[in-house]
Amino acid sequence: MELPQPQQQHTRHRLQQQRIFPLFFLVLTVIGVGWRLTIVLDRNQAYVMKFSNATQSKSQSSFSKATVGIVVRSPQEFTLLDGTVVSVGMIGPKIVRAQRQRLVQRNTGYPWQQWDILESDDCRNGTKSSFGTLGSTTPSRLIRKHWLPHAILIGVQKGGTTALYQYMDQHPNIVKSQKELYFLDEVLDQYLLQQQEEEGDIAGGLPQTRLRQAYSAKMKQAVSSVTRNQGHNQQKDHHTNEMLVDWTPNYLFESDRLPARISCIVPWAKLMVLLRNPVDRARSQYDMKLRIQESVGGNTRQTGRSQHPGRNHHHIINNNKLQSTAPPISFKEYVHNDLGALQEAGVIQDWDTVNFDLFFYSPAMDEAWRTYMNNGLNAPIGMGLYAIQLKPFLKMENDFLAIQSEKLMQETDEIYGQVLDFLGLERISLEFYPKANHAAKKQMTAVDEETEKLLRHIFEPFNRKLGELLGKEWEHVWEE
Ligand SMILES: Nc1ncnc2c1ncn2[C@@H]1O[C@H](COP(=O)(O)OS(=O)(=O)O)[C@@H](OP(=O)(O)O)[C@H]1O
Repeated sequence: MELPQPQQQHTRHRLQQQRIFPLFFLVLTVIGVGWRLTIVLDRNQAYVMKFSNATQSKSQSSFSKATVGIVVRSPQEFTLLDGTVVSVGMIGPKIVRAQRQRLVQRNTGYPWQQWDILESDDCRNGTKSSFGTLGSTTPSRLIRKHWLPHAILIGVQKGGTTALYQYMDQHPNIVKSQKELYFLDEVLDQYLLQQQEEEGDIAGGLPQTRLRQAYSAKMKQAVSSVTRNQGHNQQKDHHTNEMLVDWTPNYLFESDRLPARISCIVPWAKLMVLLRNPVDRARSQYDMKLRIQESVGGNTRQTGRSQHPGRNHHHIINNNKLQSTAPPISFKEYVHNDLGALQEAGVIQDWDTVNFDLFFYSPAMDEAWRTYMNNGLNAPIGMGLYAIQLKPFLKMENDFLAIQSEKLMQETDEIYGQVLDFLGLERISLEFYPKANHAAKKQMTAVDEETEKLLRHIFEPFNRKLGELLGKEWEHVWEE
């Protein structure tokens, strides 16, 4: 199937120039016995690469061939564009930090710490056994005393998260709390900006302790706003066997920065995600947009992610000030706008000429995704490219549970049990499992055949990756 042409034409050649051969400012190479360290400073970041003995000859030849096709952000095994695997270590971040900071600010105007609060020594060196200076020695004590979450539901928007949240809310060992805190993305962005205003340069990052305190304050608020309505103070009743969960389905979409934040602030957190057939998810998102639009009597827009310049918030807010009389766009247009942005950024290409499997694990994909994210659209397609968003979360060591939304709908009691098992809570069954946050059948947009076919075609290679990333159970998911 041929994809429609992107609105802004680009050739593959131009894409390669942009992402694979970005503009370099400086390349420094130090050669030692058995290793070679190269620091590359480009427009907005420094890539530090160390090639060890074992891979040196291979990587050197790849390096000279692929040169700047290598993008390194953190220590990892790394696949070059030609398929060579090299081991890459990020070394000496302190040395490059000052240059990087200057470059970032000069070239983009972005505040430095928005990128990498985790340059903070605490977090960079933080491990699962390092719990900062809050005075506790185990995560469970830390969580109980300081109201940090045991687990986080990271996604996906329109995946049935409200239903799961409501079922879990009825478990006696789950602390009742408000849904959708947006702490680890928007609230934290704002907090960092505010700290910067008050304290000046915080390029070195904030201590882990302060980040935890901020999260803790938000979680407490989330608990008390719910329990206040219920006439008792659950904060007092927070016992050993109770679990606190942050339910923010937007986090999955923030996959470029959320994993690092979680690793720094709540490294013990168990992560859960509900994934729904992305075609249905896109339609559901569109219907929600229409409902909000109707309820405010006009058009909705997404807020600019003002605290993170260049990127927009990806949740739709219902704000009367945002009213406009513009007629709603059709689902088809909604989808095509996003497709144009994905093509322009290079996330979606012609897979007959570009090898999808190679591209998927290459730095070019990460770079294309970052470009797309910074354009911040409604993302009906982007949010459904689960494999891209999952990759960074799955690199973490955290316990991870992926649930198929359709199964939650059809085998609710069993899936509920599996979630409880995952969290280490006693299995119970509820009398009823009502649907939540659902569109009335007659209000659901009828997706035309052509758009549905297009969406299926777009999602197919990305869905195929889920088997590789999440295991056998996800092979052939949502295939006809
Ligand atoms: N039990 C259960 N299992 C699976 N899916 C369910 C369930 N209950 C509701 N739903 C459907 O989930 C859609 C809303 O998803 P969310 O609650 O995650 O939306 S939101 O992101 O919080 O706005 C919404 O989809 P649409 O109705 O297609 O819009 C709901 O119908």
